[in-house]
Amino acid sequence: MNAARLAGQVRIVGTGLLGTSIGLALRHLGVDVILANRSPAALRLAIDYGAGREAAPGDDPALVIVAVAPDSTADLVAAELDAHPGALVTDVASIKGSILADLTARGADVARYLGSHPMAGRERGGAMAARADIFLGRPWVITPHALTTPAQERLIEALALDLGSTPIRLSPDEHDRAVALVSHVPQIVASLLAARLLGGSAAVPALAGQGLRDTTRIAGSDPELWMQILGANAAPVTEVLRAFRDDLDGVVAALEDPAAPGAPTRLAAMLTRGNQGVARIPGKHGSDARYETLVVQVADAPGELARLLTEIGEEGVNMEDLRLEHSPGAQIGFAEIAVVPEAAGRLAEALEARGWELARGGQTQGSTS
Ligand SMILES: NC(=O)c1ccc[n+]([C@@H]2O[C@H](COP(=O)([O-])OP(=O)(O)OC[C@H]3O[C@@H](n4cnc5c(N)ncnc54)[C@H](O)[C@@H]3O)[C@@H](O)[C@H]2O)c1
Ligand SMILES: O=C(O)C(=O)C[C@]1(C(=O)O)C=C[C@@H](O)C=C1
Repeated sequence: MNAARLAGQVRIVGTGLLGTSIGLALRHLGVDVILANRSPAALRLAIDYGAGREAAPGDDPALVIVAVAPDSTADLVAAELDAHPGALVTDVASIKGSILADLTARGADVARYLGSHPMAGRERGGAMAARADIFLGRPWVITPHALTTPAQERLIEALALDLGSTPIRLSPDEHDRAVALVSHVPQIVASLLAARLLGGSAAVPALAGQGLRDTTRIAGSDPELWMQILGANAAPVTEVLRAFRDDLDGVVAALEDPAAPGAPTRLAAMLTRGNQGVARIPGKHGSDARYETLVVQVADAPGELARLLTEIGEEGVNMEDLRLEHSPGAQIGFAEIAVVPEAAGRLAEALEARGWELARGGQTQGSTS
């Protein structure tokens, strides 16, 4: 068991996908985790999974994490601020500006509230989908406001680092504008694309190869959750969608007469800009479609990377490519190991059996995230 940076008890309110995953990860580090849920059955399930324990008299959490639907987040944050006057309260909701505004408007003690948002999740909610490793190697946005202190920022940073994430600071509004582009519009585009599959013969979707699967996975997400997210971030999302619609109109116009002067150039420019855009996603530049990438957590200690490479060799797997990512401020890094797809599953199992922690991210073999 590794030592946690976080000290003291951590209380998690909401034991669905996020709350249970955070609880599992913190319990692995030996943190005393108190769980709460309005549904007794959901609470029992998360406790049974080992994500924490029930609240007890005398509990005194240093940190409260609210992990409920966006619409209920401000209510629960306000209630937890009242119930735990010695605690810092954070939340993990996918939108940040409207929650801070709501808390401020109702006169909550926002001096002890610091919002955050792990850029990690799955298209399925609930404790049954929870996994301790969904945060490994992912950004964790911390959204300080005018009353936030450096000590409070360090506490949420410690939470992010304990879970293997990379903390990133943005104001609540900067966060909301950024996630409109990198998370909220992708959800809409995936949903619209997947919806095109409706109505026709079932033989057509049956032809799906990896391209459609890659671009529509998140279309399986919970509509109720996403109604709340999109409603709370409507203006930044609309701005990105308008630009997207202009681009789409340009493609349609070019394809209406693909041989017309200028049309081939417009199509080529659209595809090339896509190449350039995807290369800007960290961990995606230089990615080679022929290989699967395993993301392995490597302690920042002498000889650790060499040991990993030696053990990959001992498993008889040829490493096709290697990239290293360092988590700022963390005593860990991430080695992205590219291998042929046939070897990826076997190598992942072998490395886990040898005690290595693998991120189950979008690029990892067997990933569902
Ligand atoms: N799903 C993702 O991929 C993802 C990723 C990052 C952040 N988030 C954010 O995390 C939050 C939780 O999402 P999730 O996917 O874990 O949802 P979820 O539906 O899996 O879990 C929410 C849990 O909160 C409980 N709950 C609701 N109201 C409650 C109350 N009043 N008191 C106590 N418990 C209550 C529910 O019973 C449920 O167990 C959301 O705000 C979401 O925007 C989600
Ligand atoms: O990968 C998924 O399935 C997600 O749900 C991830 C994702 C994202 O868009 O990156 C979705 C919404 C959350 O607010 C954060 C993470």
